[in-house]
Amino acid sequence: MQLNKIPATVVTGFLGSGKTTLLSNILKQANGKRIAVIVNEFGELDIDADLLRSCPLECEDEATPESSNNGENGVYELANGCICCTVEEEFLPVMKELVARRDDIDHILIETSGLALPKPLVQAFNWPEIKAHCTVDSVITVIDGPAVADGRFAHNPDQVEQQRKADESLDHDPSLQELLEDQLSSADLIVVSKNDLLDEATRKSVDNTVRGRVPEEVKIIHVSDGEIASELIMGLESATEDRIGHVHTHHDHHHDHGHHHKHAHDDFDSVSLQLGSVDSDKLIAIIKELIAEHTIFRAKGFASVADKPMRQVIQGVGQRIESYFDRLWQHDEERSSRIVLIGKGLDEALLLSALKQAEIS
Ligand SMILES: Nc1nc2c(ncn2[C@@H]2O[C@H](COP(=O)(O)OP(=O)(O)OP(=O)(O)O)[C@@H](O)[C@H]2O)c(=O)[nH]1
Repeated sequence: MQLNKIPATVVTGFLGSGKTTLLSNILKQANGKRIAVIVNEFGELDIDADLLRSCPLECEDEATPESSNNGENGVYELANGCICCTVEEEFLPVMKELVARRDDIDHILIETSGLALPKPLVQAFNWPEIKAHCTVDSVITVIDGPAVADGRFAHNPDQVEQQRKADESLDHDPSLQELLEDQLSSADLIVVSKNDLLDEATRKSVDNTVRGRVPEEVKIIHVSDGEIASELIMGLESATEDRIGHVHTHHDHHHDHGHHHKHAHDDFDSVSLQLGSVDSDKLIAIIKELIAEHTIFRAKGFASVADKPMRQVIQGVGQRIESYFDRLWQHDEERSSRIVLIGKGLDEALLLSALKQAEIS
């Protein structure tokens, strides 16, 4: 029996940065390599897992994309929330299951939620049950190029400041900048996504922002639509768990106060809204308005568009909204629209009543 450890790649990065897009491209290149995927989402819908599961994995043919059973098509979902807070309850059991199946697995890909800190997750690889069988091949931090260029993280904290003033209990909340820095500080490799949306000058300024926050030896790669050769991402043999103890993050001290355990995502809200069939144009227009009026970082979901046999995927990051039809609605599936909004200070009832105006009665 082989005693090599199973390599695990941890993909981290803010909401909407392009983690799922990157992963689905890597899965398409699997080429017989048996890859188990662990997905953790902050919102209440398993949208990423659903999208990844419908990726054609050549090595598996019996999978039905509709089933949400864990392990289906090699995709494991962790309960929603945040992987860094549920390492013991959620992550460890899944890892044990994968270790038990180790002869069937060549590589593990882990997509953390956009608000997760990679450090606690990487530290879990030093637990004896995991350490004996798995190693962190690398931590890849996906950076949303246009969002960083717009100053959403590093230069333009106005929105966050307003939010702080509005609620004094947020005094000790880490800003988006801290989240960016913490996701960067654990990285073995940085992927700046959405390269297609960056011109030369903007790309340089993004690189400068990133460079100032990572050690020199950490490479920065620019990627469009997740298109990258999997060899550049897998097999890096970084053994990140060996150095993670020395990585300093903004959130380290919080874990020392037993009674006041503050996490990066404590002041983020996620609301999950269900609608019937909708007028798609109207729905998208309303989401755009809501994003303009509220602090919403991410909108995503599926729409049941009246008269269309296919399900529509809606993806909103900042002001940009994309939509496409991904598959037919199944006969045994309830047609409905489900949208997750993630942001700060969100009023669920208000958002729902706004979105309901897109419903076709
Ligand atoms: N133009 C462009 N859009 C991209 C690129 N990569 C991702 N996107 C789009 O950005 C949106 C978010 O991408 P995802 O891959 O879902 O991002 P994520 O990091 O998984 O998002 P969360 O699940 O919120 O953490 C989608 O609409 C993608 O199509 C890119 O390179 N170029």
